[in-house]
Amino acid sequence: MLAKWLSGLMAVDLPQPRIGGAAVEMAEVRKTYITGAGEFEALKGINLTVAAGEFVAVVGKSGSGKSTLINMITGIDRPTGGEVWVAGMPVHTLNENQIAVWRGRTVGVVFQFFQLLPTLTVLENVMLPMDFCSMFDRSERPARALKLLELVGVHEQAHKLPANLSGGQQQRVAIARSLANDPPLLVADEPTGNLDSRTAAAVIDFFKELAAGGKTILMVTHDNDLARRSGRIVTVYDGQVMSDRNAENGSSV
Ligand SMILES: Nc1ncnc2c1ncn2[C@@H]1O[C@H](COP(=O)(O)OP(=O)(O)OP(=O)(O)O)[C@@H](O)[C@H]1O
Repeated sequence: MLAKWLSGLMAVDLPQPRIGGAAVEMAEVRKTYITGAGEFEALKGINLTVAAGEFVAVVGKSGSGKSTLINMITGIDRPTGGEVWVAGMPVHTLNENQIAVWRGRTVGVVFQFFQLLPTLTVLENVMLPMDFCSMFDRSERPARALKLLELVGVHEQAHKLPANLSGGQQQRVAIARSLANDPPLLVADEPTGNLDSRTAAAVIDFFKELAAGGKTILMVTHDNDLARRSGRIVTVYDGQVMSDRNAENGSSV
């Protein structure tokens, strides 16, 4: 069943990306959820453009729409209206199979609760996106995974199961996994929410290095101190972008 689904994905065609697009472009993005109590508008016309190599922190009160916003970018959820372009790809037009293939190749996703597969070793977890997308030669994948684990400082744990690692180590593994296919865009939803402040700061420093190397990083956080260490702070309030500022000097973007 899984093999059939995967071989189906291999045959998926993606549209040609538009040349010269920004890393992320959201235009008038709306999201309405249908709930038992009626319609709820979680995003009310988001406009946001992010250039390649930017490190953007998305902040705002609980329920303001931060996760919904970034889920539009990863294609985890679909907009009700508006357009979402990622590196020239019209994500809002892709079907489910196209999104799965496109995301696997283009976006690294990091979650608060790590979401490592408990029955696979750390190394196997990092190899998974490469296997899933048939990226890199099969024989190269273990060495590449090990290199990524070394980059985040947990290579000595490569043959352990995730449960035998600390929370900080597990998040490092999740970050290594998100980089497996060398995606240009990394999207992290509260990646430091379960980490102590020192480990959280180390994760932010690593994100800064990745951004300096040209990757685009979007990170949802509740922690204003960590947000200030990014390059740009987008504040979401009631489904809208309330402010968009340079993290260092506070000037409007
Ligand atoms: N699947 C859904 N169905 C109905 N309502 C939803 C759904 N997902 C989110 N919402 C609602 O949309 C609003 C925005 O949710 P979202 O998770 O994006 O907020 P958030 O800013 O990320 O919050 P938090 O910081 O608590 O994670 C909330 O009121 C939430 O209850």
